[in-house]
Amino acid sequence: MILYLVVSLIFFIILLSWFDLIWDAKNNSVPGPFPLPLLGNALCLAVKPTEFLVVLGQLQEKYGKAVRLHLFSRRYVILFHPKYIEGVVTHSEIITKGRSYDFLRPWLGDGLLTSTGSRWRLHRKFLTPAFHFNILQNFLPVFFKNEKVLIENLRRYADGETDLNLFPIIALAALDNVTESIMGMSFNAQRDNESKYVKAIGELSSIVALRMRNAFMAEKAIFNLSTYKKNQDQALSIIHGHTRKVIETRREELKKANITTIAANSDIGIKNKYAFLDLLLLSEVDGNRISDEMIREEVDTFLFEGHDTTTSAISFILFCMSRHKEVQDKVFAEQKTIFKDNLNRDATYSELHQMKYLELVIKESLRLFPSVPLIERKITKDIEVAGLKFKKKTSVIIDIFHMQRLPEFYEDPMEFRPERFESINARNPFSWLAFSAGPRNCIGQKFAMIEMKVTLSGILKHFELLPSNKEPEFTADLILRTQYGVHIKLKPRRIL
Ligand code: HEM
Repeated sequence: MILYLVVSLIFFIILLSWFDLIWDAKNNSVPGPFPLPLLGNALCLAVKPTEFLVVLGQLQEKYGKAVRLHLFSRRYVILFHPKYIEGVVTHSEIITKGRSYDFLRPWLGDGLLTSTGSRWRLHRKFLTPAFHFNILQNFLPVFFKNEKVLIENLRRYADGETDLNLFPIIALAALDNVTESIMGMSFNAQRDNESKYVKAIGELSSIVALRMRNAFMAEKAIFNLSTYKKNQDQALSIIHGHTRKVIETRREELKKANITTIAANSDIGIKNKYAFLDLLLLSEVDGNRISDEMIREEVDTFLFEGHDTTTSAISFILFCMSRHKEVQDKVFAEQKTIFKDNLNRDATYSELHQMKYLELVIKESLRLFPSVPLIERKITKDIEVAGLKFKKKTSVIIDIFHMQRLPEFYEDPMEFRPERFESINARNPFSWLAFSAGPRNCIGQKFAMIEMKVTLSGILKHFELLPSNKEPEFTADLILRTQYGVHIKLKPRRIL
């Protein structure tokens, strides 16, 4: 009898929660699949990592440019069209990041990427000057130095035959670029990829990626019991330890040199390899110095956000050029015009700006292969945006990947055609969101553009890029990655 009552009670609770889900789905202004008891629509997304983006594309085809889903009892809305996305990314009250960013918190704490509210506003304001072009110019020698090491590393594979997976090689160069410009010190990842620090960064990135894709590992209780948690703790202690040491050492140096304010450090911005760090160490927020732990969170944030994104971008740009010889030839012709007789020298800052066709290639590649394919925001109060009603606690996913392939904005969207960016007038500005837009857009986009131009120009001047037969299979976490890498072949150019 008791067993019968317990089973009936459980059945009744499941039924009630199911009616709740159905009611929620029916009363939502956004269409979507019918929810199952307990699971909601979780089964829709329980697919192999390489099928995840494909499923999102199918949902868009079936339900339209805004789709509602329930993952268990959590409510999600996925947006595919600029008419909705513009309203969300530019809304001053939709600035809180969604649940997927929580997996970064053990590493990045409340850094600029993950924080919200007043902490985010204050830090965004005082970090913005760190990306002024005066400061960015400091980083040029760093980018050129690392580009040369990268060329040497690539030369080993440049026989015109070998299928080369770009991702791991570019990742080390991007890591060197960002550690040296943000921390003012180099870990020489390209030469010493066995270093504990470099390995720890790789380990943490892959654990975060795993938790974003695997619904079980996403649950804290399950993750904490797994060996991944132990590995994460070890990697965190190495990375945080390094960052703290860098901060401590620089603080001591400033103290010895009796530099206590930004004004006193007349060097800031000009030939100061610690420009970013000094800004954090010497700035005051509401009359107080920023704590070392907050500085640590920002340094780790810029390091994370500044290396995986550019790795993905540079790898796909090279991949696109390897498959479009006519585009590659045009980029190379532009390089020859800029460098005249001496292709061996480094570009000046103004010459990097003259690389206009390369810029179109970068934009077109980021359209088809955006480094950040999906963005997530959490709705913190009931709100109406662009005719859609979002209830509090809804997670809004902005699908940049599919939005940038809409035929409505891009004729023959699957074709790689950099020239389409020559005239931006015809396009809706919110139909290209590789760096996002609005208050939470990418603070590092100018930094990224310069770094990408230096690296791509260097590679193009030294090598001809040839296509590989290996097709990339996309997987997506915070970054667009592939299951088995992004492959091309290389051949040395005779001209140098
Ligand atoms: C091709 C390279 C890059 C791409 C495509 C890219 C793209 C993006 C996107 C789409 C966002 C918005 C994320 C969101 O709303 O959740 C973002 C934010 C951010 N990016 Fe980038 N990024 C790139 C390079 C960089 C670099 C080099 C840095 C730093 C050196 C950087 C630092 C950041 C930071 C700190 C944020 C958070 C900004 C905030 O919330 O206020 N990014 N990036």
